[in-house]
Amino acid sequence: MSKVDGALQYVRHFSKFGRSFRIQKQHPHLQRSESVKPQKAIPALEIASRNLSSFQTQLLIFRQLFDHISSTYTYLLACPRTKECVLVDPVLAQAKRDFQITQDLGLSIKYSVNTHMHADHITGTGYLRVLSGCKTVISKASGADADIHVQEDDEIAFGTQKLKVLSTPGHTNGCVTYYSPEQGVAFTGDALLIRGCGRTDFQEGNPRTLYRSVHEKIFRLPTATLLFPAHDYKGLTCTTVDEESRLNPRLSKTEDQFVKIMNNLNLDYPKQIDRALPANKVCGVYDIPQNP
Ligand SMILES: N[C@@H](CCC(=O)N[C@@H](CSS)C(=O)NCC(=O)O)C(=O)O
Ligand SMILES: [Fe+2]
Repeated sequence: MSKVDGALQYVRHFSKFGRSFRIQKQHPHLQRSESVKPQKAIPALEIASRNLSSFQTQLLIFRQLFDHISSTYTYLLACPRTKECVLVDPVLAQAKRDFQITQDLGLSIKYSVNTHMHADHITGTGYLRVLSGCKTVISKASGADADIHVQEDDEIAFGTQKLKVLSTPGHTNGCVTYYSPEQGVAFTGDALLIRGCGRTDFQEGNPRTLYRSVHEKIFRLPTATLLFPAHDYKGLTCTTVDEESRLNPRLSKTEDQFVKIMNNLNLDYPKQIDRALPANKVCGVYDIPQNP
């Protein structure tokens, strides 16, 4: 069994993330489904507290996928009308799984996108490009290879939907957040984690830069904006601008306090960093399995 197939079986075994939900009433930024009676609608916050890992509306198909080895979230976003989709932060070990989901749903991958050059796992973008013919995307500031290099204010369009690029450096120089104003959701990568944030002790990390990115970009989004990170180590799935600006134990502090916290985290380096960084510099393509 190949490493990728092994990982796939592992994920199937734990696949609580594979279920599909049709929500009764969408997030306030979304259009209400025509088939839903208003009096039976579930308030958006209640939906958020139940399950946002998978939903479909008239405008968006959304799946939050998980890699247990690196605790990485990958996001599938698709336009139900045109069937175009994007994958945000795919993991090489799960690329076959992610491609299969797009096939099952009749979707065509337009872009596979990275929020930054990851240090803890090899990106699946290069392999998804081989499997699907999609274009790979990463920020220009990351210094990594990709078909498309993005920067502040660029837009990633798929079907009727788009993701706006916000430059949010500090964890790495090239970190970006992908934001959909229409859907009221943002994919923060490692800049902002749920009640945490990306470390700043390697890859040109800088706590002052990160603090300013979060406060000047992410915390200035509408307070109800749903934030989806690239990782969670405690089983949490999403948060909001309101929650994090009030409750984040690092980023709700002053900048000087934040710098002190970040300079004293004393975390072990990610286990895969030595193979992940060189691979991700070339979009993960150097480590493509020989017999996919
Ligand atoms: N134990 C994991 C690595 C955990 C880690 O360092 N996570 C990064 C995000 S991946 S670059 C991070 O920024 N963590 C912040 C924190 O406060 O934990 C492994 O060995 O892969
Ligand atoms: Fe990272």
